[in-house]
Amino acid sequence: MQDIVEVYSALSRKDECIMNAIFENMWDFEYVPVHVFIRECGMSEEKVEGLLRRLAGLRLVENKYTEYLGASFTFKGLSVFSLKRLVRRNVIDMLGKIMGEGKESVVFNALSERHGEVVVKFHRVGYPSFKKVKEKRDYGTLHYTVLTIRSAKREFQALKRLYGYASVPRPIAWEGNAVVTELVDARELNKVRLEEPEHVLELIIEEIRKMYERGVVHGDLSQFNILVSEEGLWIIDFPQSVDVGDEVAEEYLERDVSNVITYFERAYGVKKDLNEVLRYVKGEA
Ligand SMILES: Nc1ncnc2c1ncn2[C@@H]1O[C@H](COP(=O)(O)OP(=O)(O)OP(=O)(O)O)[C@@H](O)[C@H]1O
Ligand SMILES: [Mg+2]
Ligand SMILES: [Mg+2]
Repeated sequence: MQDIVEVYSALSRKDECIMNAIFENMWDFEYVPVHVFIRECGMSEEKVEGLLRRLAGLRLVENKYTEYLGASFTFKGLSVFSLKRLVRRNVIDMLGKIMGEGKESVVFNALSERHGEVVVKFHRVGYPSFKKVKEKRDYGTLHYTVLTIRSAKREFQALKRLYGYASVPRPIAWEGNAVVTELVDARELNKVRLEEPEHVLELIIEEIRKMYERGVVHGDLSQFNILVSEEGLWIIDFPQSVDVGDEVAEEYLERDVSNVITYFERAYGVKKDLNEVLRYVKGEA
């Protein structure tokens, strides 16, 4: 992913047409067939095949022969495509450095004339990672691309719903698998030593309550998804969040609260009763 900017600059209009056609047609085809590119980009079969080979060489698409030749995005291809769209919309002007690379995302900082310093999170759901190329999970006939875009959309929607009510980074834009938010100057909870852990735990519980009141359960809350600074705290990382009322919402909520309580007990010896906190969060106490 480090070379994403270089790859990005090397794309021609014809490459872009191919990538556009993959994006537009991936809902119907796991691998978008050559004839679609021929039609949508007005190019000969040889030309299309040449471009697909070139894009595969850049690791932007994966080509597959079944009854026909077809192409789909790699994680990198989808990310470059989403980046193009963000730049075109003037959401960001320059991609910066990688801030973090996990199994389900790659996070960059970026500069935006309009929004200042921002964070671009490229979602990666289901794509076999560089470490586990062989491991292919069964997602039916939906390509990873579709699932990954869905995950980014879910995160953006949750942030939009919560911003202004609970303490989350300001959501700025969503394109493809990329979600842009404001950059928060804070560190992950597990990386700091708190001076007033009881107080911070109260603040976190308050955020969980506000999110619940707004109809959202985080679903992956832990010391890794809470950022803290002298100024306050922020909850991040929402792709797996669910609506209150969803069949797994209560289970997710209990796990979220339990993760937080367990962390504070282990790291600081601060104790809280799980059921009491759950009642408080749900407005029953
Ligand atoms: N708005 C932000 N401001 C500052 N840092 C951020 C922001 N968003 C994300 N980060 C940093 O990037 C890291 C990864 O972001 P996030 O938790 O959203 O992705 P992730 O899906 O958890 O990645 P992983 O696969 O590691 O679980 C965060 O732990 C945090 O350090
Ligand atoms: Mg995270
Ligand atoms: Mg995560």
